[in-house]
Amino acid sequence: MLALGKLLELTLAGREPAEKTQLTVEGVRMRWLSEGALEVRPPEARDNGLDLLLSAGIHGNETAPIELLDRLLHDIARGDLKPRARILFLFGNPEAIRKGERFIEQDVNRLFNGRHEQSSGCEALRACELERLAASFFSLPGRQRLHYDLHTAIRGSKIEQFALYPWKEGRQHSRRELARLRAAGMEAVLLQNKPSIVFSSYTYDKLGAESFTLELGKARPFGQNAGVNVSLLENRLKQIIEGNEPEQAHEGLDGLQLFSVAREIIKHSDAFRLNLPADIENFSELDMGYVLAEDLANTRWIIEEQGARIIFPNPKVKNGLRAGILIVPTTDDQLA
Ligand SMILES: O=C(O)CCC(=O)N[C@@H](CCC(=O)O)C(=O)O
Ligand SMILES: [Zn+2]
Repeated sequence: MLALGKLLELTLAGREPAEKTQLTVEGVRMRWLSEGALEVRPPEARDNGLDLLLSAGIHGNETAPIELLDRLLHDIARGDLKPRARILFLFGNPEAIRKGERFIEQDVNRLFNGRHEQSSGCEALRACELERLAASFFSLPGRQRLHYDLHTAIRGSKIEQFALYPWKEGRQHSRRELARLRAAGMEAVLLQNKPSIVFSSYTYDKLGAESFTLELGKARPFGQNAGVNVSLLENRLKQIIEGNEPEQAHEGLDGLQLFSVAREIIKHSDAFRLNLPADIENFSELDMGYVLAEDLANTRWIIEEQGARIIFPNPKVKNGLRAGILIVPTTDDQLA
């Protein structure tokens, strides 16, 4: 296998490769761009015009998605997977991956869309670099742009695999992309309805990609991901990479559950209290009238929405950040 196929090994060791560019026997060019960043380019005659950004390890302890990208890269470097798409592989937070931590000083996935400019430290620098790498990758005109930012969650979930679809004023969510996600094993999609500071929102809003955060199961250390079944996603990614994806009907979305954001729960102070058991699962339903959270100055978050559920509850986030998302079921009426 070509040495550049071992991007994960290089990243874990904090090493730069001696050779920055390598060609497979099929003429696929692999180019190391920076720590945890590698571009794959098919020969011109085979290029089908898709630019695919695959990122993982934005949170360093979410290893199943990192292992998935590692397998795809190995397959490409061995010549077993023959790309027709141009691909950018990114391991988001190398220092946190080496330490097996969600982040070192601050969450990289709260530093996009300009937020890194108001901050400092290794994660702010990395968010800036990731924006630059993504912007440069998605700068070629006339090509399709697709970004999957792969994650696993802190807690268990009543719906194991789901996507978050960013929002931009005047842009409609795509039914075709949702059908593609369904075929990739996603059981639900959260349709966002306001701007955000996560990586997928940056590539959606600023770079015109179809972009998604994908949640694939529960976060575990390297080598302990047998419980995270990514086989449907892995198959679909291989088909997207090789340009032989079966065209799927996208009228009914095949049971894909759709949700929208009712409210984001923001932690404003150290007095913030979240009234949920520590082991509550994502997508747990909350009864009307339930006092979900309390904060300074008698602020109370009371459930007023029929069918409300909670995802990503986390009272330990820094003040000013999202400590959970209240979601409600929605329909497919607004899809393009
Ligand atoms: O389990 C959790 O609480 C967080 C899992 C995770 O890292 N999720 C992403 C979602 C990004 C998005 O909103 O699109 C995150 O919180 O950064
Ligand atoms: Zn994550």
